[in-house]
Amino acid sequence: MYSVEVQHISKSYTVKKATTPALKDISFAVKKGELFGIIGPDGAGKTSLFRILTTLLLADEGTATVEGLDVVKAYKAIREQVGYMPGRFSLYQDLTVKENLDFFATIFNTSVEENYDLIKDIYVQIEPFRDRKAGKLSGGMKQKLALSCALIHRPKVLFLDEPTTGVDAVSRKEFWEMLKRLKEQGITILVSTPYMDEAEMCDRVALMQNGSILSIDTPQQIVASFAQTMLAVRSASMLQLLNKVRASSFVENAYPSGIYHHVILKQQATADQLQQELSAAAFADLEIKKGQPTIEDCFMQLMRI
Ligand SMILES: Nc1ncnc2c1ncn2[C@@H]1O[C@H](COP(=O)(O)OP(=O)(O)OP(=O)(O)O)[C@@H](O)[C@H]1O
Repeated sequence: MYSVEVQHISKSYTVKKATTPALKDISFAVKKGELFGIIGPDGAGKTSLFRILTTLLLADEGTATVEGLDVVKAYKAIREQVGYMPGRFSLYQDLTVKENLDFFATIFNTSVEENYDLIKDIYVQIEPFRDRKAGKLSGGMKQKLALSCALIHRPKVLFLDEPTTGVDAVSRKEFWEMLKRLKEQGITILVSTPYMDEAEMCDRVALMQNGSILSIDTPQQIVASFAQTMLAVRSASMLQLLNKVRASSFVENAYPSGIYHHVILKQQATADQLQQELSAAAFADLEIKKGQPTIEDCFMQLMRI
């Protein structure tokens, strides 16, 4: 049984006669208890998809169910079963931490005490600031409060729209630890992120771009399906090196990645051929080695197809 099923969903926005397609014939399913990532850059369509699944936006075409309930016909029932943490800060800035939590509990006809066990792990970290106004919290603290509020009615499915955007690296790591613990409690989690490195924390991921899903699989399988030869190159003059490899007839694609440039060779080309070409150009401190593709490399390749 699936927790979320999406079939042929499309959505466009029309502003002053200009139409922007946000979702183009999207289909996928998320299993119960799965931690499912939707990875894609700004404008990929992640927010539109989450708003449709949380019954806040109507699709133009297609159908979707959450916990077996249709997002259009059974929107009221779905709202009781899902928790939604929107991308932009969703809390009441002028209410304190405690007041925000009480407010969200009250609108769902429950109390903080009744569900304390579920949020305890997260809430203890913000409890020392319980009387501080939400608007005066740090980014990481706001994020923890927003997650506590999204959980306060014990949802079966949690939708988190870019929860780690603008949050420091330590808080990001802590956040993913929290998500793993929530998953262990049987909650299905859909989380969107523009950060490729977060993909490996998910059971499965959908890579999205321009309203389409490019690939859906486990992060391990996505990386394993990378079929081409990838090299990592560097030298004392990185810009000239990048221009040189991009101009090479052996190279399909090249882009900066950390302290190296990642270079994807054309199907018939070999590492030796590129090595000879670069050696002839006499780059100082030239280093060429076989690269280990990451999800980001897979995404870069898929975007080109
Ligand atoms: N209310 C709207 N009116 C007009 N265009 C919109 C509206 N909402 C989204 N769009 C456009 O639809 C496309 C998908 O946007 P969406 O917000 O769903 O993507 P996203 O992946 O969440 O990106 P972001 O992180 O930038 O919000 C973008 O081109 C965006 O400009």
